[in-house]
Amino acid sequence: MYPNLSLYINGQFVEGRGESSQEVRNPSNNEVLGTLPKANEEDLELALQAAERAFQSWKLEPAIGRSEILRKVANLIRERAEQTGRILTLEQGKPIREAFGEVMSCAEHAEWHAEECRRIYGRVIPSRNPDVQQIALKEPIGVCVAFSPWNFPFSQAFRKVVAAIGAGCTIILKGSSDTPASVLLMAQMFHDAGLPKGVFNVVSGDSAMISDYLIKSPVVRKISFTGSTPVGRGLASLAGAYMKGCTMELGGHAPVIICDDADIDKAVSDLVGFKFRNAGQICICPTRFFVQRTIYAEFVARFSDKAKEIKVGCGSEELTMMGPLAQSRRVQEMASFVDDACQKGGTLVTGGFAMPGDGNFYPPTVIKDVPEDARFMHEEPFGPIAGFMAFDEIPEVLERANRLPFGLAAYAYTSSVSRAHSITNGLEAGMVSVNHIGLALAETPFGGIKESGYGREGGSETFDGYLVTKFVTQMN
Ligand SMILES: NC(=O)C1=CN([C@@H]2O[C@H](COP(=O)(O)OP(=O)(O)OC[C@H]3O[C@@H](n4cnc5c(N)ncnc54)[C@H](OP(=O)(O)O)[C@@H]3O)[C@@H](O)[C@H]2O)C=CC1
Ligand SMILES: O=C(O)CCCCC(=O)O
Repeated sequence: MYPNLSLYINGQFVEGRGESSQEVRNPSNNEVLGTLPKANEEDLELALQAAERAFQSWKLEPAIGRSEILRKVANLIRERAEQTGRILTLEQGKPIREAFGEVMSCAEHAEWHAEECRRIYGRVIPSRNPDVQQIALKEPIGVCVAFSPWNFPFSQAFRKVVAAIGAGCTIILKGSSDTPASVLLMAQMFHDAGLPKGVFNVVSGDSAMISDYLIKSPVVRKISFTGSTPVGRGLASLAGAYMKGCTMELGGHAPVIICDDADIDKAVSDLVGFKFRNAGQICICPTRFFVQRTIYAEFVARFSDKAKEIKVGCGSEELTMMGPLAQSRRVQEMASFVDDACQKGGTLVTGGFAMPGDGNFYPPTVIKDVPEDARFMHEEPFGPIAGFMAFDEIPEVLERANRLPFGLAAYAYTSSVSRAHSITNGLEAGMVSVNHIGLALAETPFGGIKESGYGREGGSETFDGYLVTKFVTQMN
């Protein structure tokens, strides 16, 4: 059922002119699923020309027309969600239920953008002279280039595509080489919804070569990237050198503050579910768990007991609760985080070993009393490891939570309104969720501060990075 892999340029699914290709593997057993063509410079040039040509007409398409296409895509997503989810699971590994949920969430993103794009308003600015009219217009920025990751291969790419297309821009997307089918299935949906050729293009291959070529092209006006902070820093520097706008959704290392007055049952249930979703490969994944000392031992025990109940296995099997890691290199990374934390004084409570077999399986892992100098406490683990530390007072824990250069998501559990207030005010993060997990909805802004990046996807901010303001002053 895994589809043939191709590029999508100027409304056509094509093999590309590049001579090389790479294998795509199923992370549950490391068997080859397909062969991905690698675009060469000629392919990229064709994509650039297609996107530039298409921009000349798409920028004139009325909002109602853009909105209709996005609504049709929402319908196609719902119709095809099961098949799309199954393919996503094959290439990424996550349980089928999660893959289905990821795809279905994009129908909401399509509808949100379909609605919001009809509200891209300019404004009339009162002038100093009755014969002068002053208007600030919002116009699409131009040809955009997006690089999306493998952890949410459908939804992360989708957010960029709908923001660009809804704003009246055209886009060239490069999905991850590990999970290329998801973005091609998405391209097929836009194609079938009647999106004019060249508005949305997909290329694949060597990330460094493709990003370098596209960002330097004078045709491109805007870059959007989701991935690690080191890669994002490089792309943002290049974009800066060529004066291109950027949205950067980069790494996180989310702190969770659990106070002694929290509803512990709810906190354990929410946090175990969210920590091990997508095997922890989520930039907003709760990672550093700070628990108030009086409930620390009880909380760690209850969290670990629940984590042990998670059934790890192939994502395509119905009973699986957590799938494999997306690549074998992630398994080695997990082992290295755990060894380092334990050598420096942390205590392994559960998990902490690579599971036998051909897949990239690593179990839910809990380490307690993780010392501040452990690598885990500085680098984004991006996997199924939860690290626990005790704290005493709110000001102290806020300082510890804010210590890292990341500032993406943060979480807190408390039944005290005044503590919740101090915590939400004190946390340095782009998103804070208190007493539940409530991030990444179509209608809410998603994004970070500090080295976690800049720009927002979703919410009423979603088009900001894809529009420019043109000021017009006209005397009668
Ligand atoms: N949502 C997020 O915030 C994500 C964060 N990460 C972070 O990255 C770490 C390592 O993951 P790993 O995959 O090994 O990391 P990489 O940084 O090598 O790759 C992450 C993603 O970025 C793409 N990429 C890499 N280099 C470039 C480039 N020069 N230009 C454009 N795109 C590029 C990759 O595409 P390709 O696979 O085709 O090379 C991939 O989709 C994780 O531990 C995590 O911290 C990773 C994925 C998502
Ligand atoms: O890790 C990321 O890149 C984004 C996380 C989005 C989570 C979600 O869609 O629920």
